[in-house]
Amino acid sequence: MALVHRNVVRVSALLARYNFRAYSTPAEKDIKKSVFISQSKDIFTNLALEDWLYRNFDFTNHHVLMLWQNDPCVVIGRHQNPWLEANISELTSITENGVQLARRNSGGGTVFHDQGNLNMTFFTARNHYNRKYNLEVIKRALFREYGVKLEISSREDLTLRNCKVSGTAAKLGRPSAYHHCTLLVSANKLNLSQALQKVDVGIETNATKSIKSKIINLCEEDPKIKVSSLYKVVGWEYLRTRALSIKDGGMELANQQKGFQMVNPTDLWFPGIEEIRTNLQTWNWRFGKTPKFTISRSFTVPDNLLINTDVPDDLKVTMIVEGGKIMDVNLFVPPGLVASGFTGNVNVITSLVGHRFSEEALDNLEWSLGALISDKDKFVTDCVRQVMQSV
Ligand SMILES: Nc1ncnc2c1ncn2[C@@H]1O[C@H](COP(=O)(O)OC(=O)CCCC[C@@H]2CCSS2)[C@@H](O)[C@H]1O
Repeated sequence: MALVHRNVVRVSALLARYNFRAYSTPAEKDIKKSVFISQSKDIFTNLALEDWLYRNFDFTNHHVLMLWQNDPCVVIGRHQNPWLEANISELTSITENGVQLARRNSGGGTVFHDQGNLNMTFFTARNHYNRKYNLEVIKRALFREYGVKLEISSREDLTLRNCKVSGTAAKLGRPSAYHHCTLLVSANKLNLSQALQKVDVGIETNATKSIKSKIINLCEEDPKIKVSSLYKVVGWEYLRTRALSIKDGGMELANQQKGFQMVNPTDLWFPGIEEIRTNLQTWNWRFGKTPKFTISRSFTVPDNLLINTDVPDDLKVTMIVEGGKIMDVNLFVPPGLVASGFTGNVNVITSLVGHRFSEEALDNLEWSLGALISDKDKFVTDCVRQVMQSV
């Protein structure tokens, strides 16, 4: 709350220069519209800009469409599990400079961005929030300029030839809200599928799961469609579409002042944005925010470690991970292994507890084992290691 007040005072003077109004009075009836074009291609900066505007800008009488692009990244929803949604261990090698992993503030599933993907954020006051209206703007823009007919699916994806071209998510607060969506224009589909590829790693969780769809790029329909042209095409369609007003309980057409604005997301323009960006980049936000989950794997114990080979011989390792950290590790040891004298290496298990669920925890595990381990302990250790390595 303190942040809001501090920033509003400092920013209002700055915005006045560009004909923006911070926290305009409720008496004003007209709704202005602006298109902000972010000059950054960095996912953390752009998510910080979105968050800054959401928290600090007054959208009561001024609606904003923010248009933005990113270098390659995977963007998971606020309540998702990155180890379940993204190919974490491969992200650094998929493209020359790697694919960033980011967690956004809105809910919903995981998407891939690169410079062949355009993002659009529609900011309004909460009582003006209308996803359908926004998607219709995009639909009309594509039809008017290129004659391309998009459909709005029941899930509010935009589709073309029954394939997805756009995914949607939203942040609804008070007094402001935003609806943001992607638009696949010429994204690298191979990188997209590699970045989101996941084999079943035995994770159980209540976290939001993504809904995989067959996707299509707009350029497959018409090679003339380029992200660089869409800034203007979508921007103008938004500005020419009359804002929805709720005056007198009905829909009213409001007056508008129109304009595009290049936005440079720095602390000078948006005091405090750097701090928001830093937080979005932390391990605590990206991984630590993951809803509680368990990861389990079963392993067949080799006959030479068992006394009785007639009974089931599966060893099961289950890790409980909360706040991205290993809270507990359970071993379910088959009777044949117990009978052979295995008691379990308690140190192996307890040394993992409290550590981040990552390769780091694996290193710690190996270190704590030391050089001398019995075959049975080694088998168990290998099983635990495989659980760690599978994500
Ligand atoms: N860029 C992009 N656009 C459209 N669809 C995509 C994209 N990347 C992946 N996918 C497909 O969507 C599903 C996930 O669908 P799902 O419906 O689960 O999730 C979404 O759509 C979320 C959209 C979030 C939009 C925000 C706007 C600005 S920051 S991110 C994925 O498995 C792929 O099949």
